[in-house]
Amino acid sequence: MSKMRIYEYAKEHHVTSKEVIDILENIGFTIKSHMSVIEDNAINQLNRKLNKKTVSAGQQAKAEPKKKNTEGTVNQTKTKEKKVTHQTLEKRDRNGNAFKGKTANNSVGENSRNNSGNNNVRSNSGNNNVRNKNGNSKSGNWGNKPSGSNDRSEFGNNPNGGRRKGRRGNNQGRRRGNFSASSREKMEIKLPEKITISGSLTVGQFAEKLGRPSTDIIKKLMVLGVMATKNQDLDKDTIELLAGDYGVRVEEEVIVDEASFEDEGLEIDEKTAVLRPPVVTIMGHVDHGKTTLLDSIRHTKVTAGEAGGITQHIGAYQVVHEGKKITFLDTPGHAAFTTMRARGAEITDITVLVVAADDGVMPQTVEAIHHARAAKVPIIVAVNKIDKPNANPDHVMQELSEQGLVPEDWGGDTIFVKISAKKGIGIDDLLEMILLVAEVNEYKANPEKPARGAVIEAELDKGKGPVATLLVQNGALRIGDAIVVGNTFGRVRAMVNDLGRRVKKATPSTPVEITGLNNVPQAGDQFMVFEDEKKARQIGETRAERALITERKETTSKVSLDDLFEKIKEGEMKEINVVIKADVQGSVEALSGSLKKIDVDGVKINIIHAGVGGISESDIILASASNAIIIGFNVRPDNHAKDVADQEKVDIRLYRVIYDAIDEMEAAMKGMLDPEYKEKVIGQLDVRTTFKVSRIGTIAGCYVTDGLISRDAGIRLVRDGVVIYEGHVDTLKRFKDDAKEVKAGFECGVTLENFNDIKEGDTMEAYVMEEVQPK
Ligand SMILES: Nc1nc2c(ncn2[C@@H]2O[C@H](COP(=O)(O)OP(=O)(O)OP(=O)(O)O)[C@@H](O)[C@H]2O)c(=O)[nH]1
Repeated sequence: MSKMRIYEYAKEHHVTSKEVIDILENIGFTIKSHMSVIEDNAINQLNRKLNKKTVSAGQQAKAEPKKKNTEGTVNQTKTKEKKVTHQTLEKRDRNGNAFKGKTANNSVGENSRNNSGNNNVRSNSGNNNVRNKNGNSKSGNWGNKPSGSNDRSEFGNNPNGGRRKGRRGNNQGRRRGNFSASSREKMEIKLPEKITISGSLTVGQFAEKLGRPSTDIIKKLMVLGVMATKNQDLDKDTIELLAGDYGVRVEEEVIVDEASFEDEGLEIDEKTAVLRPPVVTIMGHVDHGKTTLLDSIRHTKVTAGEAGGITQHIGAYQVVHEGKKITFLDTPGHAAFTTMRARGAEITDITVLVVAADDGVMPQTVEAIHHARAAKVPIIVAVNKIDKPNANPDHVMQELSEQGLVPEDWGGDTIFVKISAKKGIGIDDLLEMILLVAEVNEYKANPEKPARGAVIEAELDKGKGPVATLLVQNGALRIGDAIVVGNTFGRVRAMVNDLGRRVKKATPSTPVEITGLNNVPQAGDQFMVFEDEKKARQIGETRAERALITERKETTSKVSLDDLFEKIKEGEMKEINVVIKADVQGSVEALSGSLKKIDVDGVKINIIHAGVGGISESDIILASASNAIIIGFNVRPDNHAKDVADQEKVDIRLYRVIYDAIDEMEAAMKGMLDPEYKEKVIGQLDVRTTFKVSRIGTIAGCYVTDGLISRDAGIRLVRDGVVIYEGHVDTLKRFKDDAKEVKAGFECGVTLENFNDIKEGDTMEAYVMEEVQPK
């Protein structure tokens, strides 16, 4: 009996795994993935089918569009047609009440005398608003307000009330009689076939579009019981009603805000889409071999294939394996990956998770899994360093299974490849698996479109000016293209690929370094090509202005515990994303478990990452990308993480008692958080030495690195990111004298209340509790 995996069979028979899966599923087999093992029976049936069926039939099945077709466009406007018939207008009396044919005059007479606010309107009436000059929309129905109303802009109601109304009512019959005759007359003068509007128009503007005097429109409105002036606003429905009477179509102009091109998505058009190379990011724990793997792939593939080609570092590179390209982001690590995501760029298709076989799953391995999962990117595991004598790949598989990454051999659906990045073992297998995942997921793009994509890296080069490495995600980028990149703009002056060669065109998934921008964009910024430089400049400038305004306005765009309840109330939040960091695994579990149990109406806590250790930059960036709150239990953010949290406006909540964390979270979710006092860190100190004095205890010889320390300050003693003590200053001295406070740049001696276990290398955080001013 022979056995083989689907992808092996596919390779042998020169068809794609997907085609094989399709055939087998059609026959009635249940197939899990391209890694599934097939046996004689399936193989025989496949052989038969493939002999009968041509490969192209298989491809046809593959070509079935999966996604909805969407027409990509860079046009400024799209039009939506809506026609209002003449009938609509004739079926209305001045009160907006529906009537028919001959009864019209009677109805008008009736209603003009008895303008009683009859709301018996059949259709559309709720929409027939007319706006006053200020754009305020008034009552829904024409003339439906009681006659006593003094609202001037209300159709049919004026300050003179019933008297004038009566008169107008009487005229109405006459006018209506004339109306159709004059209307017919007017029809003979050439009217436009259609007019386009965006929002409302004044009577004057509307008349101009129709090529009619404003008085005609005013008269028409009067016939309908509406006293309007030339400058009065007509809303869309009213315009349609009136235009319909002239037999003119109304098209609504939808203004697409080109300056927010990110909002439009990438718009892949299935009709013209072609497969593009997958974009791969390598992640894993420190020293597990990410850089070695990236180098190994580059050297075996790039330099070997491109004789003499010198790879240069542009932040990404492409390799060719079995005739197919793969793009690797050359910036290993989660921070790079998540920074991109935090800035809205989703460029990674596949994550390769490197785990050293001699070390196993480590905290950053778990973190990487969470990052990839949060971005919904498939993971391929590369078990590295298998050349080492103490390598234990099975142990890695076991540990990763516990994290939900179960190898296919064990019945799961995660691909594991055993490699040695250093010795170049298993690299081809890894590339093959990447191509397989790509094949199954069919990553596509439309190379004929103007380019869209994201910035991988950018810097200011002394000679060349701003230089940016861009990854083309859709369309093709060409020399000379007018481009907006983040809040910068320009024309693509020169374009260099990862081999340092000048290129004229970059197709989807290709990384290129470009020059020609007016400023340096940021990694993760998105770019788009526009029709000309003038347009690009205008859009780039608008974006830069908007960015400045938002930056100024933005105080807390991210979720914070303080405004959590408001967001829940406004329906913005149903799930609260939380990152938990704690000193020991037990606390992580206890906190996760308790937080999950908090039961507040319809709101759920979603723990996107939980781990042991201090709060790092990577945690902050993950929280920022996922709009999460960070909860730290007995841990602190390091200085850099603090800065990033400030920049990214991520709310970090630190606790020493689990119940406090749970209570505060629950209170925030219920809107009962008491924000009266907030901690303010006032200074940082390094413990440089310690003295043990029998009477006094341990005196810490400290250096104030930031801010100041005061005698009445609260103190947190931190060792390796973990809070060891929290309490108060007992004594604070400068040399031999007591000091009230000691500022940054000075040394001091500190003792802590009831605590002596101070060690050289510890840090102290001084804080005070400040009253929060109610907003
Ligand atoms: N024996 C052996 N050593 C390896 C292998 N891959 C990487 N190493 C070694 O492991 C060490 C760390 O490798 P790096 O590639 O720098 O690891 P990294 O994950 O990029 O590390 P960071 O950049 O610090 O996160 C280096 O000394 C490599 O030579 C391997 O397959 N076998």
